[in-house]
Amino acid sequence: MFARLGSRQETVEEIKLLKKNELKPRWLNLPLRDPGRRMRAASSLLLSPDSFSSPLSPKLDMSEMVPPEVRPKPAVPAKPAHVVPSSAHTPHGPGAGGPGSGGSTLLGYIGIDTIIEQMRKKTMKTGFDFNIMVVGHSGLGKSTLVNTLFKSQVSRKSAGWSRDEKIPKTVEIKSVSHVIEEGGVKMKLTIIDTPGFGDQINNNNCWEPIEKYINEQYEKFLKEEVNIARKKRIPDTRVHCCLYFISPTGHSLRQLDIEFMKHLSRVVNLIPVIAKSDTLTPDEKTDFKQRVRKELEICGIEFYPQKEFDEDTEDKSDNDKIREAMPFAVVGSDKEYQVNSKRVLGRKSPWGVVEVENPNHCEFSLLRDFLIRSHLQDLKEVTHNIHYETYRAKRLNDNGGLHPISTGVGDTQESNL
Ligand SMILES: Nc1nc2c(ncn2[C@@H]2O[C@H](COP(=O)(O)OP(=O)(O)OP(=O)(O)O)[C@@H](O)[C@H]2O)c(=O)[nH]1
Repeated sequence: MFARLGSRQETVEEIKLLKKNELKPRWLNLPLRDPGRRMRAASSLLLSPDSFSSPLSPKLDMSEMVPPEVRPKPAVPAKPAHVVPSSAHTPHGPGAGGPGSGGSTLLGYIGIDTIIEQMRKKTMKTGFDFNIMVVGHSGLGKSTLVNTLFKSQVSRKSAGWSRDEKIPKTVEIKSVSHVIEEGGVKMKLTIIDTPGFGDQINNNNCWEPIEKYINEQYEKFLKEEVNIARKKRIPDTRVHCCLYFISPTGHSLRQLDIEFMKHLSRVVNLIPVIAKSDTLTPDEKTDFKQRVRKELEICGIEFYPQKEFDEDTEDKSDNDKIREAMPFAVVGSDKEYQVNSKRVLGRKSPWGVVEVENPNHCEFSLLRDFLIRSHLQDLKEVTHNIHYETYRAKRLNDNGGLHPISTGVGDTQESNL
């Protein structure tokens, strides 16, 4: 029964058809007598409205995080609705009229287009979840970069830690959640900080705890989904994107990086970044980026945005540009400096201040725009429709139903504000 859903390729094909409107989304196939389930499935990308806390980061344009289809549009004069015949075959020819003729008929304005405004309002009210994981060698600036991304101490914020103190070393997988509100839109942001690896004498299979954590979140979601009495909105703790930090060696990727990324790219949206790029000269940076791209291709490591999920030629050409610019060479800092009478986030060097948000200095702003302003919704969709779907189908297939498996829940610590 589940063979049809089994392979990743089939899931991919289904998504393509869905995007071309040649296939109905699965939630549309759910019976109408179960409107609650339909609603939940359709809005599965929205977040649980509970556990909202203090607003942070007033600078980000969060209104851009509302999916484009639900953003407010300039008012256009309402056009009367057209009834489109369900079949092109009309026995009496166009405009024959009469009962049951099925021909096009002009009606008055019904108001179907208000669905956009209704969806916008709903998204504004409920907000959405976004979960980012950071992975990489110890001390590469993972915690610093996520703090820089959201212009706040979103990583490992604790009551006892002040801004001026050094960021403590991450020793266990730890998630920290915040609610950020901008332009009336609420986002529950969860940062999953992972311990830097590579310090141990034996680094064999060191990606396993991270892969396990990612799968645990799929398992949690699946269990909620199959419950008879389901929550109105299933809390979404699934990892929507994983930033993988590459050491700025200027040489080539380490074997450990290759193995790590190979494993992660199969279960999550992987976004490689070159860490601490202020330590490379512009030429070194360009060469290193090229080499990393080539190595990733040779090793068959697919990073996000994956070529196979491009919807159409426009999407492909936009994403090709992004893929050619990746991995973004970033610099992180939560210190501000005065540059040309402006306060800027940066890192002071003997040659001047490296400005984090200046595209001539590093690619931090490219990464931020890509993650938050252009691809946030897509990251969530690919997580739900591809990675989670692959996990779900495999899990149901393997077990002949949903019997408990050992996910090691409890090995990880979760802390919410
Ligand atoms: N030169 C340079 N230093 C950075 C950059 N980002 C962070 N650092 C410094 O690198 C050190 C480690 O930063 P963290 O953010 O704690 O690194 P981490 O990867 O989270 O470290 P672990 O918790 O050990 O995994 C700190 O002293 C930061 O100030 C950067 O872009 N360039």
